[in-house]
Amino acid sequence: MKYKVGFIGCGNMASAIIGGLKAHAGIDASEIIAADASEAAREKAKETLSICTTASNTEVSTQADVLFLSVKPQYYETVIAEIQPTLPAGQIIVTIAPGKTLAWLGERLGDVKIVRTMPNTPALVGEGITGVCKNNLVTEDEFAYVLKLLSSFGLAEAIPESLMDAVVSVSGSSPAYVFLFIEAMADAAVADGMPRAQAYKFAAQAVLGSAKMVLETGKHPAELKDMVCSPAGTTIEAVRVLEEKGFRGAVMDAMKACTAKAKGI
Ligand SMILES: NC(=O)C1=CN([C@@H]2O[C@H](COP(=O)(O)OP(=O)(O)OC[C@H]3O[C@@H](n4cnc5c(N)ncnc54)[C@H](O)[C@@H]3O)[C@@H](O)[C@H]2O)C=CC1
Ligand SMILES: O=C(O)[C@@H]1CCC=N1
Repeated sequence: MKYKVGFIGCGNMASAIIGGLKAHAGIDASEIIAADASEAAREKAKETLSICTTASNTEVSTQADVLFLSVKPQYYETVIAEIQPTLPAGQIIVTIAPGKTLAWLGERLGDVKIVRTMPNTPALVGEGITGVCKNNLVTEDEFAYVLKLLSSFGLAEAIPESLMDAVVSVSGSSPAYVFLFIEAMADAAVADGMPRAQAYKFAAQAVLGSAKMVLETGKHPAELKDMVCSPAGTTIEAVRVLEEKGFRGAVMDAMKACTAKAKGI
């Protein structure tokens, strides 16, 4: 096989992954090939990532040691039908779509090595987190190699396949909820008179710093929340209103809907 890593579909997620592979996994641009149906996507990938691109999915499927299926889930069926007869022996297929189980994939791909993953867009800035599971044809060494590739754009953790729909909700989709939260906080700061650009910076840095506190102190989020809430202070007033408005319930309901959708895709 001529390329270490291949991609079918070179949009947002594939570009984020390729950025990590080049920067942190010791994979050179010349060792990566991507196919995309859109000429604009191919041109963008060639210009911004300096990788080899093609309109032919089978040119990629026949030549990559590790093959990412990075099209939207609704295209999986047709893309798999197109490439399945061409797959070389020993190749590892990596999927990044929600809802496509190892059983579903195995029925269509046959007896091939499959690693099922769920990444997220913070991969673009090297701060992704990816849930990963495999079928029984992938050896432990091969799995470790794929985990190393996925660690080039953030954290990558093996999880049981039964948790993959929960991963979609808690990290695959959750950047969107966090962006809504940041946007809402910034809008409120603008309402209080802060210039908009500054408001995004303050809101985003507060989210970044809070996330770091959870990860680095090991303290329970409730304890960290209590540390901010001075008696008769400002924060507890905001917390009271958030509780009144059902903030936590809304987040949990939203995530239940997300998980349910992931199961049904
Ligand atoms: N965007 C996100 O936050 C995340 C996306 N994912 C998954 O990653 C996968 C890709 O999503 P995005 O990168 O966001 O989508 P995207 O739309 O940015 O990229 C998909 C690319 O596939 C190309 N494409 C469509 N049909 C094709 C075909 N038959 N052959 C070759 N190329 C074809 C499109 O032209 C497009 O450039 C999806 O399965 C999505 O569910 C997973 C985690 C997070
Ligand atoms: O919205 C979606 O379906 C994809 C999967 C996880 C994030 N984006």
